Amino acid sequence: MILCIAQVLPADLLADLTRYLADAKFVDGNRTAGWHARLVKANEQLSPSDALHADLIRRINAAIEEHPLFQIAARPKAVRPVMISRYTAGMRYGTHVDDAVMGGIRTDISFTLFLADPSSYEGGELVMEGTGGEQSYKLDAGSMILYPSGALHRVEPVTAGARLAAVGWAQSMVRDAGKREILFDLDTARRSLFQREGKTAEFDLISKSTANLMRLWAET
Ligand SMILES: O=C(O)CCC(=O)C(=O)O
Ligand SMILES: [Fe+2]
Repeated sequence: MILCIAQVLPADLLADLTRYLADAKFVDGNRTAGWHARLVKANEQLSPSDALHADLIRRINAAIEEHPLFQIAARPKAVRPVMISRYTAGMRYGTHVDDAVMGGIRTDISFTLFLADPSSYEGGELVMEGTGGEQSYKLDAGSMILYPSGALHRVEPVTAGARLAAVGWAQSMVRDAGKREILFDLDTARRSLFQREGKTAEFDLISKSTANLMRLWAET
């Protein structure tokens, strides 16, 4: 399942981040790529430098992890601290699959949180390469896409301006993507039923099934 979530970052955090990134130090992103991704990765990454950087990363991770849609779509067990990347003219990240294990966690879900206004740069779409064709994404600043870490994907070349993004990975309590989607659908349905009709007997039954499927499937 691919899911786009609008406005994950609060406006004050996006403003602090934009100010910080305007004159922050970026380094060659090739350093953190696996051996085959290194052949196609041409971008820059924010170099961890000061306490302010650590605080911004902590605030971004908190905003992502507290988001209710992230919670029900990812069912996170562990989330890596995000990496901030920048692509200026000529940079891109060609077709690759993400490493299966990073920093001691299994990567089930990858995510990109877009940080630059889409009208401020040309190109830089994130393209998901499925067996049924390609789908490309260029989201508003502060919005995020979640996608399965096992899927081939690429970032199209940037031809003008600068694409800024925070990228990260999560291990889910529910390893199987199909099972996560069943839980997501049931949880979404029960919340909408609750909005419309309150705590009905049907709501209680769907809640019971959702919780009991979690008991069957969750690795904690
Ligand atoms: O910046 C993006 O949208 C994705 C980056 C990416 O694919 C990666 O870091 O593995
Ligand atoms: Fe990737």
